[in-house]
Amino acid sequence: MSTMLEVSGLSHRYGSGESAHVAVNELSFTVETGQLACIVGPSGCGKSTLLRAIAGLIPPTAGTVSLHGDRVTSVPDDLAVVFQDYSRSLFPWLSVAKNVEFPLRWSKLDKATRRARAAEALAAVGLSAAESKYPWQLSGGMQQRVSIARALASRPALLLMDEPFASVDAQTRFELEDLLRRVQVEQGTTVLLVTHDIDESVYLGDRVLVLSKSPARIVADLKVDLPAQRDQITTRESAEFVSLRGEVARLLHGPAVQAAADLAEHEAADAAASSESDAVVSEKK
Ligand SMILES: Nc1ncnc2c1ncn2[C@@H]1O[C@H](COP(=O)(O)OP(=O)(O)OP(=O)(O)O)[C@@H](O)[C@H]1O
Repeated sequence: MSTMLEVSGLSHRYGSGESAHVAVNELSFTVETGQLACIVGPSGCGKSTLLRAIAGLIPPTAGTVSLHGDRVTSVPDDLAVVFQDYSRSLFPWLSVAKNVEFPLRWSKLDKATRRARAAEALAAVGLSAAESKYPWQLSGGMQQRVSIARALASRPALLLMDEPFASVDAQTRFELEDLLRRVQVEQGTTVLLVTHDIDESVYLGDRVLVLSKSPARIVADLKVDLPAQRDQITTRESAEFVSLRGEVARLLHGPAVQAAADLAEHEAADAAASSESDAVVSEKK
């Protein structure tokens, strides 16, 4: 297996001086090609910041991100992101098919190929019949399926998903989780998905990275040894699933997370103090 994503010593600090806030602190991990890796962490720990830095939407304060070996300095062409808020990510004045096709306008594909790609992506998420409808004519779950189709249409090397199912009801969430796993297995897409839901991270992932409280650090990197074919009832009842979700819950709510957060906070404070004293020294010079 080759490495698709490499995150090395990644830190991100918002602001400077006394109001500075270190959201992510020296994170390093890789995601292999074709893997579905989940990141789970407490609310406010820095998950979205991490995804934004990986996507090239914000420059990290320190560290690097590489996608198939290329350093990320702006949003890569072969990267797609699905956000939690589908209602703000779809254009209400464009049909479903046009929404899915929209980002392909910037590709070198001709019109017919763009249309075919959009139709194929909509078929993969079971929405072929809705292609001429408008987003506001669809349920929340269907709108999020359109967002997923739009991301898949560009055949991204890496699909980043930030709490993609957090805004839909529980039944739709289960359906969308199964849809994502099916499409990911069929198309071999590499996915990095952020969630605060422990069960979702275990059900979806080939791997679960557990983050500490803010500033985010990796507390554990767990392999999910569940069969590739998963089922919302039997998988969630299985001994392996129950044991793994217990392990993630203990990690998230136990002393390891607090200890990692305390350590990260100390290191971040030390780093801020040393950069301030460097600034004073250079000012004196
Ligand atoms: N633009 C910003 N400016 C300053 N601070 C920010 C900014 N964005 C996020 N933060 C702070 O950084 C920390 C991490 O935020 P982030 O949104 O990355 O966490 P999260 O784990 O995704 O949160 P949640 O689970 O609630 O969505 C929080 O304390 C947040 O207040």
